[in-house]
Amino acid sequence: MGREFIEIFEEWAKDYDDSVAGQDPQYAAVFANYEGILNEVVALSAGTVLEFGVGTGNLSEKLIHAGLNVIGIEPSLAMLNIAKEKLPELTVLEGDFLTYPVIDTPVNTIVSTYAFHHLTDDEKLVAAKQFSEILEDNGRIVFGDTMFASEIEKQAMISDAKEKGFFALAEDLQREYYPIIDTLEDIFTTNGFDVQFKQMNHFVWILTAIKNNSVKSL
Ligand SMILES: C[S@@+](CC[C@H](N)C(=O)[O-])C[C@H]1O[C@@H](n2cnc3c(N)ncnc32)[C@H](O)[C@@H]1O
Repeated sequence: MGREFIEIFEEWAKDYDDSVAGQDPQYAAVFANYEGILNEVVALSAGTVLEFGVGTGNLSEKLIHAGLNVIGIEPSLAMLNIAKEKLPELTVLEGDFLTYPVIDTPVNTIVSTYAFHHLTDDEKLVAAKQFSEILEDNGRIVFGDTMFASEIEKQAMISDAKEKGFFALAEDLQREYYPIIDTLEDIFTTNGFDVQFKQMNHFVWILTAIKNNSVKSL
């Protein structure tokens, strides 16, 4: 259920904060403006926030400092342990986008950064339906992640990575389920959300999906 990449994160956890700081040249463009991306997600969040794929807790930390009530979900125990060590006050539960403990608090915002692409498009559709069910009326989803304006642009970015000798990045872009923006728009509008996108760097956009309760049939 979208957990096929967890081994990568078990390995990456100890160096992950170096990568987001731009120290891995292959991922420098992906993590360009990382702090600004997290800050934008925080600025769009309100109330009780459910965060998926907390990783080492960098977004969680900013959400907590903004005075928000955060419940984190993370499938990699190596990542989860670092987040807990950094933020003993954070509630972080073992789970993933599709399978997680029952949340018995009303949720106003669902956030995630650099993680939703671990679900296939079919799984993203299932997840969007579940998000709609757990969000309060007028609740919202705010996701920052790599996505592409078109399949042509995605293929061009993969070719560009190969030309630069960034073979790990090129492989990652082909291995995981980085979506096309129109596909994401369909997934969320189908499940009763109004959707907007904002580009934050060459790879990452922020998707904001506000629940409007008009669920359409496929
Ligand atoms: C690239 S890291 C991003 C961490 C953090 N959100 C950030 O912005 O720095 C991706 C995170 O998503 C988690 N992840 C992988 N598959 C997932 C899934 N199916 N559901 C939720 N989280 C997942 C990984 O374990 C990892 O912690």
